Amino acid sequence: MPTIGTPSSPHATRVLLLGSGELGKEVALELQRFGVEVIAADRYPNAPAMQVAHRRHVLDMLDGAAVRALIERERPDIVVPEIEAISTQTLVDIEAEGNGPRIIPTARAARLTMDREGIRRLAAETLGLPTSPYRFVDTLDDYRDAVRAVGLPCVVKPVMSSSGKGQSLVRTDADIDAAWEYAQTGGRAGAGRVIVEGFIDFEYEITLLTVRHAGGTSFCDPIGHLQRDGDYRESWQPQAMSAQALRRSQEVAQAVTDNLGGWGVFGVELFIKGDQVWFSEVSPRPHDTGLVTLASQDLSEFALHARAILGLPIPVIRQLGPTASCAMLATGHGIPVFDNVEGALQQPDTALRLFGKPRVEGHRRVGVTLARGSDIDQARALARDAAAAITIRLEQ
Ligand SMILES: Nc1ncnc2c1ncn2[C@@H]1O[C@H](COP(=O)(O)OP(=O)(O)OP(=O)(O)O)[C@@H](O)[C@H]1O
Ligand SMILES: NCC(=O)N[C@@H]1O[C@H](COP(=O)([O-])[O-])[C@@H](O)[C@H]1O
Ligand SMILES: [Mg+2]
Repeated sequence: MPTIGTPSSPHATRVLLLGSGELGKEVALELQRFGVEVIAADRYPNAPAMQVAHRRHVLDMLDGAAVRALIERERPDIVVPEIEAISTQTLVDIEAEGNGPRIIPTARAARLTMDREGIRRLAAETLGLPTSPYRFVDTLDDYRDAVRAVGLPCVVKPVMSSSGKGQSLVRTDADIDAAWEYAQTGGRAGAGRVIVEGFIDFEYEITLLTVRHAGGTSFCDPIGHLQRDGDYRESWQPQAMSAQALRRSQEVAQAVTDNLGGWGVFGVELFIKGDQVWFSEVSPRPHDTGLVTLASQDLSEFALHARAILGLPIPVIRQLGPTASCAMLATGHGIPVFDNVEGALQQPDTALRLFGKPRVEGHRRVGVTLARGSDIDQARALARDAAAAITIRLEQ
């Protein structure tokens, strides 16, 4: 294994990020702190992580030949998938060929989780974990049958999407065809297969950040979150839970992450009602709701990911008290410009990340506020107020 500490030298450890959004930017910063050589790639120029990397590349990450050519050119030691919309089959092939880079956490984990079908069948059918009822369909006719079989309300999603893109809640018959249409146009990889999921009437939902590292598996305190239109708006840590629900959540997370294997952070998404726990999905990488850990833990999920993938010890994760995050969304078309940033930082224990995304087309998350409080309600109010203080203009 090459050494860390001396980037851009023959002794450097080189890490290639496939995906360079806000989550990758924080991972890149943590790797930079260890003197790792960071190469950032994404589908568009000047993506957030590219702004803090040694080198950057723009490519269609769903194009297997392009991904392979990039890996052959850069010869990274480690490849870190940052988004699900990449040619994971190429990563599986490269891993199988041997002598290539280590894929985080494993090529199989990236492959299975890129596609809702892979991870859902693994969790429900192979591991026997409780999930919502579901059907996968490819045609409008099969889709209508699936909605009838699963029943209303149900949730419809493209198999490859994230942040709620292409996702609809179908409440009545009148919503059925529009949800199909949106799933065909709103995903991250064009038209195709769709999952129809029964609606789980949960009390609250959590992300259980689970870290597989050289010393074993560690859990962060549960993160509660609020989602709107399938996209996260607020998250907080810790989420209060019954001892039984927490134990069950950790068992589910352990089962899923043991199966996926490798080193790194996993965001295990769970629905909770009383002591009942349903598995929803898992990201084999830091999670957007885990942005709260930038203020709630001594080692954020990004610092944990960097340590884990480098094989470094994680002897303890210190929780710093009730903390919340509030996502800043921009809507419209243009270059985001932020007014009254100072208004967001008036209160003690409040922080801000502006991602540096170059443009907005439609809806896009462009920043996040963070706040610690005496309890979760106060932390959430502080984070919301901080986000509300900033005005985002979209300019040409
Ligand atoms: N079957 C379901 N029952 C109830 N709510 C659901 C169901 N599926 C999804 N949701 C709601 O929609 C949110 C987003 O769903 P999901 O996590 O599958 O989408 P996503 O696009 O993968 O989001 P992300 O990539 O941001 O995690 C969930 O966190 C939950 O609030
Ligand atoms: N829920 C998944 C998630 O939060 N992913 C994060 O959003 C970026 C894409 O943002 P964009 O769509 O604005 O380019 C991804 O690159 C990743 O950082
Ligand atoms: Mg999700």
